[in-house]
Amino acid sequence: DFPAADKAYHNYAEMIAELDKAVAAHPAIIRKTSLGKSYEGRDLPLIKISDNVAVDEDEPEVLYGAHQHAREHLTVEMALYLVKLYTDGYGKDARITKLVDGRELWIVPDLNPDGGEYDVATGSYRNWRKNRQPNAGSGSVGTDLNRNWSYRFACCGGSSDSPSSETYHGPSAFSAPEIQRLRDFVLSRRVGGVQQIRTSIDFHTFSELILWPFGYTTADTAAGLNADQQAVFQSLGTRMANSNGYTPEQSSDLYITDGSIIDWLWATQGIFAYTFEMYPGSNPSGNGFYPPASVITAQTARNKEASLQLAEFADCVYRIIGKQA
Ligand SMILES: NS(=O)(=O)N[C@@H](CCC(=O)O)C(=O)O
Ligand SMILES: [Ca+2]
Ligand SMILES: [Ca+2]
Ligand SMILES: [Zn+2]
Repeated sequence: DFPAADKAYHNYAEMIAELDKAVAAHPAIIRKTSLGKSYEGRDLPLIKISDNVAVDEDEPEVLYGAHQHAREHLTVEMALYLVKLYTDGYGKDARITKLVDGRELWIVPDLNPDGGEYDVATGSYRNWRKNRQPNAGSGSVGTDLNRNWSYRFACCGGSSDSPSSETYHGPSAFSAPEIQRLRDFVLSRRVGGVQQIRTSIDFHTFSELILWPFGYTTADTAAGLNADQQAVFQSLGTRMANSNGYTPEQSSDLYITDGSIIDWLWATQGIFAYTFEMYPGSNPSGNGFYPPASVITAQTARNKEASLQLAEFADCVYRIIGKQA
């Protein structure tokens, strides 16, 4: 479990219990199902929040993801914050109510439960990043889930071929069961060949950044990402950054990544997908991946406005540059 000082962070069982509490309290607007199982067999919970939640309605869909990287525990807290924001606010806050009535909000609070549990299993942090899947022919365990997506997989030096590396992309695209499960869910949201999910945030830590595609190339535009689309990404990214004080930039301005989730969500599904790197902004005296539990409340609420904006623009993201799709 987490070190005693950090007990306010939710371990896997506590996270599941928190989700069950929200479902029990607001059954009309929130439903918990499952993406399937992690490598070690843990359930990967999937949350849907909407009016008439059991019905697939013709409403723009939004995906919030968290915890691809094990040591980035603050992202699980961010997901739990969003569950509470959208359920506790329903019927009380007009803006929240409008979104829950007019959107279908999907939240994946923990894509890497095996890695997260491993990171805290001894009661002191292991600085673990990857999943816990063994690698054939190697003593090194784990795939970097955010390098295992298939778009431009291992193309451009944005990941490692070595199983011992923190950015090991895995033996092949979609080799990680956790990524297969999230891929399958996103593909299941194609209705009549049209992807229903319009916008997405994948939460990470740290550095206080808002990142948009592409990560595989430094070019601002490329095949499958034209000038208008780049302008939309930049405009919405900048607007969200103005609300939380993060720095908005293209993913590759940070460093080249290949096989990342946002490149796949955009290039194959047309989803306006962002990576949020949360608090802290830079490496403090300690380890930036393990901020004290005392910051959880402020650093999750800090992304309220940006998270709402992402959902509000999901009806037509091009509005933000004054155009239609
Ligand atoms: N959270 S993190 O691993 O430090 N940074 C992310 C950045 C992701 C991206 O550039 O889209 C990554 O390298 O996967
Ligand atoms: Ca609905
Ligand atoms: Ca729908
Ligand atoms: Zn990360």
